[in-house]
Amino acid sequence: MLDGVRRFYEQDVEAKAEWYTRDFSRRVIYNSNFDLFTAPSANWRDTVYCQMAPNAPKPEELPVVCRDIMIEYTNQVLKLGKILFQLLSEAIGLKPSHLEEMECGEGLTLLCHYYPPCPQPELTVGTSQHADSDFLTVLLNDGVNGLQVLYQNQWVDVPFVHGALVLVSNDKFRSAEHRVLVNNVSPRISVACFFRSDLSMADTKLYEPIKELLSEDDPPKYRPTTVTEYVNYFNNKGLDGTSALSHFRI
Ligand SMILES: O=C(O)CCC(=O)C(=O)O
Ligand SMILES: [Fe+2]
Repeated sequence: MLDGVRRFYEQDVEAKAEWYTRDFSRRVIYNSNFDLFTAPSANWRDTVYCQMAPNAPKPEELPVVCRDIMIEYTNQVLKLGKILFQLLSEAIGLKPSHLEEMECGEGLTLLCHYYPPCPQPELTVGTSQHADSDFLTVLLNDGVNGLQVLYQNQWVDVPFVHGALVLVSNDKFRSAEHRVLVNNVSPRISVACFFRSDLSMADTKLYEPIKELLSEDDPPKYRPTTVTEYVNYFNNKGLDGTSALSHFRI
């Protein structure tokens, strides 16, 4: 998968230009900084976004240099997601199928990142501080350092990180605040697989703290919301270092 992403980014500018857009209704979106006009500063990163499930794209809708591997990789990550959602359900005392039945594992977006070497890495970051806007993230990277998580108010280097199920678990799962630094030696490639619904489909399903996890001592901490409302709020705010989740707190 990493080779496929590398093949995409190492094409000529003209070949990549075909995919460049800021129209977020397109199937494949290639651009730099989704939040260019809202975030306080730009990041040193390009990204290709593609919603791969539940409605699989037609192969010809995908860039030819990474088409086959995007389809194969998606199938494998969806299988892994099934197991992870079962384990996570059990981990908070729910029946194994609970999170899957809430359709947390049906939608999958691939975010294929490319961080070019930066001549002055101390003046920028590859990805600003944030927690992901999805249920769970499966993250793959090429081993070039840069990813950090915020742990007890200190930035700690990590090779990989998993995402979030905070709202529906009423804080039983906490998502990691993280960011990515850049370097002046080599590019860095990563692929974040976001489990979340397809925003282009009518999305009226409400997500709220799971009833079985609540009690008089543990009332809901978040108001109900849809995935679309949540992600629109997150995207319009951009990566400004503040929490999107706190907007939904009761
Ligand atoms: O590039 C990485 O390792 C992380 C990217 C990331 O945080 C994201 O896509 O949300
Ligand atoms: Fe992230």
